Amino acid sequence: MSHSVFSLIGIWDLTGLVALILILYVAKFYFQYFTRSNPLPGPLPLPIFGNRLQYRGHPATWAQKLRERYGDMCEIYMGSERHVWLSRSELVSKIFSPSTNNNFLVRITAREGLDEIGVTTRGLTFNRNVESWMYNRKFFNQAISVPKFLKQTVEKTQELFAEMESYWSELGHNTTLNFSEWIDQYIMDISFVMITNKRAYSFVNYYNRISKGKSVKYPDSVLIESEKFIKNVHSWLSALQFFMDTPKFWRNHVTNMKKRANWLKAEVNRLNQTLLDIIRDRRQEISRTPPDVSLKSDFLTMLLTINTPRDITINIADDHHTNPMTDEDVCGNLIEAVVAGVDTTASTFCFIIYHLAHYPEVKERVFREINSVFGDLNRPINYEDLSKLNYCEAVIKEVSRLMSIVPAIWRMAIRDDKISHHQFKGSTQFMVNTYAIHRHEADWKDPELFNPSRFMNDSNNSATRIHKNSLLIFGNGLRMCPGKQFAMTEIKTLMILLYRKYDVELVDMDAPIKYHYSTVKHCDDLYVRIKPRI
Ligand code: HEM
Repeated sequence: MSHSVFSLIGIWDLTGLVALILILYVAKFYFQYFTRSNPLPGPLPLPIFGNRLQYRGHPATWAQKLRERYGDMCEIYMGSERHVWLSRSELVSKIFSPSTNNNFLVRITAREGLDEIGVTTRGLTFNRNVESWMYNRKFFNQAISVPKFLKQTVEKTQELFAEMESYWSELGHNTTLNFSEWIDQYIMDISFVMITNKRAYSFVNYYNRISKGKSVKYPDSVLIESEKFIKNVHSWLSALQFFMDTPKFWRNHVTNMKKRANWLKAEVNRLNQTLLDIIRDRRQEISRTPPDVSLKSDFLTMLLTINTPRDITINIADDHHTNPMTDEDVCGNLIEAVVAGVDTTASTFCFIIYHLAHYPEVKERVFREINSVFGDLNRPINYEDLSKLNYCEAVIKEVSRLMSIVPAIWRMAIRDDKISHHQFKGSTQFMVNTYAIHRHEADWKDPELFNPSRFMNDSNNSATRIHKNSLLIFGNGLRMCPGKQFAMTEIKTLMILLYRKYDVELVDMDAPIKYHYSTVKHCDDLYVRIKPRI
């Protein structure tokens, strides 16, 4: 039958028919594109791919080019989905409004890939259910920023630094260290211990690997388990990226993609199971602890005791949020607390090291400020000390402004809305172009200049005041980063620990800063020598 159809139509007729269908499809695509409602400037999309092929895995460079060519508000297409990029502080005021009626409380449009790995109905970052997000957010936010937790962060940062210092000293002060790798592992350790009150032994494993035979005091079995755990956390992050970007058809039908999808899903399940086991053990520990013995104040214990008779988070719950958290709720929050804070905090710190090495006058001022607060090198650091480090804070802000660790912040319009006279349909995906906003001439004098002093200016002076929404290191509004204070506490404490005793020299002062983008900008291969200052 098919043979007779072929012979009737003829091979050339068939080719012609396919070509005609393609031409009609392309014509229809561009007709719809050129007659679309409320058009914005932007690069011409291709059918099926949209502008995806122009994106080369470097969001900040791309975003900056888009702004230069198409202005402060433009549109691109990822496949068939329209993304509106906003590159000026005054355009994002609705998005970051602190009102609970904010129309941009959802981060991302519906993606079945993210549904498949279970991140759109729990936790925070990709949770699309506003009720569930609010419930989790309330507890996450407060547990991670209560003074008790932040004070303990200062203590743990010091304790673990002392251990890391002992490994550096074993290696010798003339040894070249890949600082970005050390700091990645170290921040992972701090985060894990603060979130779960358990060690991850991440930098211990790293030291074991690079020191070739100089052993450490921990049993092998513990270190092997920890190594597996850290790898599992990294594959969870890869799963996020993969399931967000890879269409269902490819995941289900292209052999290699299918294999990868199955492997990543198994990794996601494994991490969930490991954390659920930790949660179950901690629940038992809490129930075994007599009422007159106080519980630990780590993030996990706080989440588990909310709205229970052992609640250690006084004043967190309210009349609308009266349920204790289920193991699944807690698990979703734990994963995010571990993964969202490691690359961001570690890379910020590495970029600080790089900038201070290149700006000796800024480093001198950092030394002077630290010396003035800590005459005694060995005095333990208190949480209260951190508020005295105004210049160090200005350095953190200025480095973060220029480096824009999170180069774009995703938010979605829930209902139809208007931004600057443009009407948008509900479910439009917005991208806040932090990289361009951090360098916009309208808000920043000499935007390309590294000048921490711009943050030391009098905030009452309108000429030097930092404009609203022009600095979005941690985002803004109700969905801004809940880990801001935790991250700032870690970074400031680490700055003091390092610079009050050491000077950090770059091995190659001519090498440009190296980084790649995963979910955020990640600093790579920062080779340094750490020399005692006195
Ligand atoms: C220097 C370090 C950090 C930077 C630069 C950073 C930056 C950001 C930014 C820009 C956002 C998006 C905010 C918005 O949409 O307005 C965000 C969200 C988030 N961050 Fe961070 N972050 C850092 C550290 C941390 C830490 C330490 C944690 C947790 C322990 C954390 C947990 C989260 C979570 C859970 C979200 C999603 C919040 C939501 O959707 O409600 N971050 N962060």
